[in-house]
Amino acid sequence: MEKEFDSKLRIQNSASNPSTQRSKSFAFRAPQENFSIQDFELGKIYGVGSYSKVVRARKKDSGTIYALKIMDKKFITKENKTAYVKLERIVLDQLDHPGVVRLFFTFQDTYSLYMALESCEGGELFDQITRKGRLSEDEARFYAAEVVDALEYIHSMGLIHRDIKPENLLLTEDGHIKIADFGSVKPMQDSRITVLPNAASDDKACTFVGTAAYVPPEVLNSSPATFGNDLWALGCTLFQMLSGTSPFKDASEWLIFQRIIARDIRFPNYFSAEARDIIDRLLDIDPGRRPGAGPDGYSSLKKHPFFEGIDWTNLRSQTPPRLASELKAPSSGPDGHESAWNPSHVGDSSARTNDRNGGAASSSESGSITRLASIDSFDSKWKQFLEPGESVLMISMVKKLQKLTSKKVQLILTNKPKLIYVDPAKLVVKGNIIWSDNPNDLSIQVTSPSLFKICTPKKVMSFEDAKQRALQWKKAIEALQNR
Ligand SMILES: Nc1ncnc2c1ncn2[C@@H]1O[C@H](COP(=O)(O)OP(=O)(O)OP(=O)(O)O)[C@@H](O)[C@H]1O
Repeated sequence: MEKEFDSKLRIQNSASNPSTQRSKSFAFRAPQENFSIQDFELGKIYGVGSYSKVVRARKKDSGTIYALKIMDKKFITKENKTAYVKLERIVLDQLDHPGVVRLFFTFQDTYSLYMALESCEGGELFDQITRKGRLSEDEARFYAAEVVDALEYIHSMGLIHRDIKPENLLLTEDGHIKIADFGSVKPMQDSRITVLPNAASDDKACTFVGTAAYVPPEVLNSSPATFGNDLWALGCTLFQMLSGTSPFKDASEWLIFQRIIARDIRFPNYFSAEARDIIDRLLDIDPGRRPGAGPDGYSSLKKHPFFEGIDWTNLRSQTPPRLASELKAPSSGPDGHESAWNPSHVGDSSARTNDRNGGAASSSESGSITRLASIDSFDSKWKQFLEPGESVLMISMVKKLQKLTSKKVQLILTNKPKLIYVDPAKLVVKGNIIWSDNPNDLSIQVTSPSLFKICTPKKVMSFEDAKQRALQWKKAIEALQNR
């Protein structure tokens, strides 16, 4: 397996100058090391992607902390993700900007590939928006300016990120922005990035890349990718910072797309005229008219009155907004971070898993079951899983986590009571969790705002709700048990 992957992933090392563009041989800045997972002490899971897990890891000899992105080779091969993994590795290797997550080195073993990334201890901007409800205009201005600064660099390298959104804008411990997740990146024809032959991203103009709520209308119309795509997503992200939600939201992806195509934007009345204007311009239907995409480059964006007072040359030495801290789970891992992760299933390790289940976090969040029922994702297609008279109490698209892989499922709680999860593509029930009013037979453990476990005497199932409704799932199920 290792050899097979090596031949697919290894890019010839050479002594050639890395700045030589599009040369056949290539030297990585971030080297391919011979490390093993045993060289690291693993801490909490930062997050789970569609084909990876990112874990806080301390290198035992140097004490340096990294965010270790761990990818299962079998899964990547099976899902045809090799080209994406290669491209992300190659692109991150060549990017050098304080606003872009840095790749330090990579290594691999029989089962996994590892990328040692700069650790962004402040979490996702998405979490800051969620915790604060919405950001003040000063906070949003600061974060938006740092994103603009990093995007200007990324675009100047001839790259389109294609997945700008608050979940991919990470924060350092002191609160500066770093753009992450280059898994959807698209190098333009004249890119300054050396792209090796089979690492190039597919150029299927019709392929929808990115996240529904942030996708620009031209992508829905199958137009080729342009820098303007990221500027539209920046407009959506700024709207979300200021209001708490993305501008185009609805019960299903299809309805979201209808709103995007109709450019159905409703500005809250507390947005300043400057904020409204810059978002309005970034959300121009014509990608070439978005500030930052025109012939004058980024100057029209940076000079916009919304950014008045921003010191563009010294952004990184400015004091960032104060971070709102996370609800702490009661247990702590060995490094003082909760939910420490022991890699029994990673790489060549033989250690046993030591799952620490934190109890529920504080119950400050409000939300009755009836309100929860209306939260996103309700779509008529889920009705086929209901009996006459049965109604949905809570529903959301979550990731079902299994060892290193995860699968998107629609988790549905009904008033029957019934708790099922459905494969959203095949529309088949993948699991029916036997209901019990007895908490000894059915209980929910919340391990972080987005992670929770459904425990039954026979098995424990782990889920991740990207919208951080782990506690709401617990409350909804317990409220039904106590009805
Ligand atoms: N350098 C980092 N420092 C801290 N946390 C990180 C870092 N990189 C990623 N994460 C966290 O880990 C999560 C998973 O990241 P990953 O890049 O594997 O997947 P993703 O890009 O979010 O998902 P997908 O692959 O489905 O697009 C992210 O959502 C983020 O919260």
